[in-house]
Amino acid sequence: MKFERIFLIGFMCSGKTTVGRILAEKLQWHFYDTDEEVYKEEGMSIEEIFEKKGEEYFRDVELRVLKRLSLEKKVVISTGGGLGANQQAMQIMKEKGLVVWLDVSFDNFMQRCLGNNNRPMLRKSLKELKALYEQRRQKYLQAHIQVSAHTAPQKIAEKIIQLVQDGKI
Ligand SMILES: Nc1ncnc2c1ncn2[C@@H]1O[C@H](COP(=O)(O)OP(=O)(O)O)[C@@H](O)[C@H]1O
Ligand SMILES: O=C(O)C1=C[C@@H](OP(=O)(O)O)[C@@H](O)[C@H](O)C1
Ligand SMILES: [Mg+2]
Repeated sequence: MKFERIFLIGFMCSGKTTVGRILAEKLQWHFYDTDEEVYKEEGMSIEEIFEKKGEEYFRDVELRVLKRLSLEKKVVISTGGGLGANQQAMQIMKEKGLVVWLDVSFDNFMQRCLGNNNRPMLRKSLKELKALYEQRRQKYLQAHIQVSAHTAPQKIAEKIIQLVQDGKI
């Protein structure tokens, strides 16, 4: 494996957290989720952070967390959906490792995320979410590889390993 780190990016509910954990297990690498680290650092759920400190504060913390995790080796890092859309974060991830975009359709995102209460961004209207989805896709496109999020998480993890091992990237 020529990479020391794999970053998973993509829209909410594309499966970054689920696939990242499986991928790390398969590679016997350490697994981190930026949201989990933010929670540990702040001692507050993401919902609470948005409510009490605001979105901008959350964005600062998640970027700081990403910078810290990017110094570790043999790690799979699942990011929150906003990080792949942040230019500074994208630059760091591309420099430090392999950036994999889990590409989920808007309909699948809706189905998977429906009824979820711990994602404050889901309070937006359907129109706003569609606009955010389209806007972020343009940023996610900068990833090294794009993988469909529409098969089973195990298969997605295997696909990523296969792509790397085949030397396609
Ligand atoms: N490949 C998949 N197929 C079907 N459901 C999935 C898949 N990946 C994740 N999910 C489901 O979608 C929801 C969001 O997954 P999660 O890993 O938290 O996504 P993310 O971290 O990208 O927001 C969870 O309920 C999870 O079980
Ligand atoms: O897309 C976003 O702006 C967010 C995505 C969430 O992570 P997931 O992408 O893992 O759901 C979490 O970081 C926060 O609720 C904000
Ligand atoms: Mg997640």
